Amino acid sequence: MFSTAARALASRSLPRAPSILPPSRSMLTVSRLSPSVAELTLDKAPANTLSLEMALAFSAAVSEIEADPSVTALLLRSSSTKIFSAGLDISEMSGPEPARLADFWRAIQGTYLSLYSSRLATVACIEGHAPAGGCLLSLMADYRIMTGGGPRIGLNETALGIAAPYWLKDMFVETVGRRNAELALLKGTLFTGEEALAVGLVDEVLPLEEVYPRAKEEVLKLARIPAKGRAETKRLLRGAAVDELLAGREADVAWFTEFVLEEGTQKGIKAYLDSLKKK
Ligand SMILES: CCCCCCCC/C=C/C=C/CC(=O)SCCNC(=O)CCNC(=O)[C@H](O)C(C)(C)COP(=O)(O)OP(=O)(O)OC[C@H]1O[C@@H](n2cnc3c(N)ncnc32)[C@H](O)[C@@H]1OP(=O)(O)O
Repeated sequence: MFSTAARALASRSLPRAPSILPPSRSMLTVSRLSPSVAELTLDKAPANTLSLEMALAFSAAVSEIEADPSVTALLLRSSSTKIFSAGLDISEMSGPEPARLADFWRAIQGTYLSLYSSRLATVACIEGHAPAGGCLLSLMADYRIMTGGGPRIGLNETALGIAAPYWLKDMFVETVGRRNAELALLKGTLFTGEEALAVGLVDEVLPLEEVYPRAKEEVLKLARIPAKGRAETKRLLRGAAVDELLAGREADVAWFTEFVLEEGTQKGIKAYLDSLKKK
């Protein structure tokens, strides 16, 4: 677990405006795989996109799971075997109301701060597609297991005419290495499971029917690693990145909102959203 001060700062910066709906749990389910292992299932049809409400619900669920000292590990999965998460809800960025857009980005930052800095051992069970923000969710976990063959994973922001924020880019670079990250980010590459394994973006690739059983096996194994040593090791590995975002959180919100509100970006976002709907 990261410093109390850092956590307090993180939660104080989350949206509190009365216009924001309270986190809805209908988009997520939390269950237990064992007394010490929780399972968090994304359950927002059709594509588990990260809207403002979904992002708030996600962080709240992670915080609630963490607050139970008997829980030492978390499995993250989707209720759909076709889509893990299609990433940010693009409609949040199309013709947005500026205050909501800023709250949306704070909530997206909050998903990162909650899971990447979690004291829990975390495994992502990626049975379906995980583009952009879907890849972000999985990168925040400690271990990733993905289906081979069909589904794609990666950061395709460049192909959409936008850029991944620095904290997401940094997590990607840390995971796949500088050169692999440059090649993938500049092209907006979406990898198959096998390609993702080759660059180190995921840790295992299996046929669909074996992904969830194996993810359960792994998370139950990780849950047995002494919790204190693991939490401190994670803090040593990730603390600087988390602290950097905490210190520059509002500057990052300003960067995001300015870029998204630009006329050219708006045209691109609208065209992309229309193309998704026409598919
Ligand atoms: C100087 C530079 C500054 C830069 C600052 C800008 C910073 C911006 C940073 C942002 C980072 C952004 C990261 C993101 O996450 S952006 C979102 C990227 N996501 C995608 O590109 C994925 C889009 N979706 C798909 O490719 C497919 O849906 C797929 C996941 C492959 C699944 O395909 P399929 O099974 O065929 O399902 P459908 O395409 O039919 O989708 C079902 C319905 O869901 C809607 N949908 C899908 N994805 C999204 C989305 N991301 N947002 C909103 N809605 C989405 C889709 O339209 C379908 O809806 P409907 O049933 O009504 O037709």
